[in-house]
Amino acid sequence: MKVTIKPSKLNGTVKVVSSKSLSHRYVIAAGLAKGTSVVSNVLDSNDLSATKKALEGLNVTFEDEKVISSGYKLISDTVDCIESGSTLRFMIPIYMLQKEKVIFKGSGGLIDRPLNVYENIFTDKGLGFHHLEKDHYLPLEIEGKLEGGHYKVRGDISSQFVSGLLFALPLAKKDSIIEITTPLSSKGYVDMTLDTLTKFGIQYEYVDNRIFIPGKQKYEPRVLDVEGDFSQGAFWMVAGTINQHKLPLFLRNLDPLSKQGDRKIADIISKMGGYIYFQKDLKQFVVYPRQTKGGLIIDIDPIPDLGPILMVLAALSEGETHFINCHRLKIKESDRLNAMYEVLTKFGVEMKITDDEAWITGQTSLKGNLEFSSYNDHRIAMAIAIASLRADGDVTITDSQAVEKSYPNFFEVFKELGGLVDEID
Ligand SMILES: O=C(O)C1=C[C@@H](OP(=O)(O)O)[C@@H](O)[C@H](O)C1
Ligand SMILES: C=C(OP(=O)(O)O)C(=O)O
Repeated sequence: MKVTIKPSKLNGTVKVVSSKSLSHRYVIAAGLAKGTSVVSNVLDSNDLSATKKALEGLNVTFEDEKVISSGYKLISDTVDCIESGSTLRFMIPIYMLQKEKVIFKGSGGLIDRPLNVYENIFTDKGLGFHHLEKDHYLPLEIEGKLEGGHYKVRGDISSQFVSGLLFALPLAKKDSIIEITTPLSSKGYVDMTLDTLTKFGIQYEYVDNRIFIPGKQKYEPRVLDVEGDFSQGAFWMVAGTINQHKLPLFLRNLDPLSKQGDRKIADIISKMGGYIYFQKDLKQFVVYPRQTKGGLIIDIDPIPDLGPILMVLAALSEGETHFINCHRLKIKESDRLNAMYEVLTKFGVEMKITDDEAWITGQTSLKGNLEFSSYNDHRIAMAIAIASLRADGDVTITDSQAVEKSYPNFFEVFKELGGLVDEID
């Protein structure tokens, strides 16, 4: 699919889509709890379909909002994670709670996203972990049973390795320690996992860089609701800020006290001179258009998913904005640092990058009448769409269906707000 966006101004109210990260976590924990849980407002997207299918392979069934498990049992020996890093890295240790061989598959960029952290710790424990194609991480064959014990885990490649172990180890026979051997990147996501475990009755103790997890625990079925997604709300917050409409955007379904690390977006916009606040009585964020200022150093390490859209904001903020720890952006669905460099320089923006940093000098408008690739990356597609609000002409995005990974109706919402979008199949 391809979309062409004509110069548009957005106005109105968005009910922000459900959190991808919490949807993954709640259905996984519910799937590991014997009995019936009820999880409402689970995100309906490609990534969540992959996680649900992976759970079905362990004898979990889904009926509307019900997640039903009659006990952990392997019924499928293949798991297709499509392009979802969370599904892959969360489900590997969970499938390793039994001893049979299982093949993990994936597509797009996922086949090359790192799995070396698991490879090191599982081969150390004598478990099977074999890449079936020489130059790619996937397909992957795993074999052997995770028994608990002491796991030394690097935390600087992806927090998803820590989260995956955290889901599985409470069900292992023996007690475990996860020792995080480097500073933990994307820490907010591990906090979300720990919070989910607590909600489902799992015990652990987190002291310094070690998480102690008693074995032989049981997940308890629960009734829960998935809140809105700050990583996705961020696109609308930046849209509301850079928009040339006189009126604000109103964003509903976001909890300002959420555990999501990406709720930081509202503070960053404020620090850059934006005007955004939470209106308690109406439970909504209100975002007014403002000329924002650069001059900030933004550390991407804890908030990698905000990278692309913050770069768009920097491109339209006065002065220079400096981004650090950008290597984290290179191992997502695309190399997001390079992709944003190509996108913004094509829009006419002055941008410099190294392997780990970026400097963006803002300007008042962007070039138009341009065609961009989505890089098959949902966050790049959405960032280009929001940038188009300040382009001097039409903006076309090819492979725009990439948004189906996390926000299938993104362009419909864009249109409902007054965006002029033509879609071509
Ligand atoms: O645990 C999660 O839900 C996620 C963790 C982050 O990945 P990393 O830990 O690899 O940065 C984030 O980028 C991803 O979109 C979702
Ligand atoms: C990187 C992302 O997700 P995942 O790692 O689950 O593929 C993302 O949503 O931007």
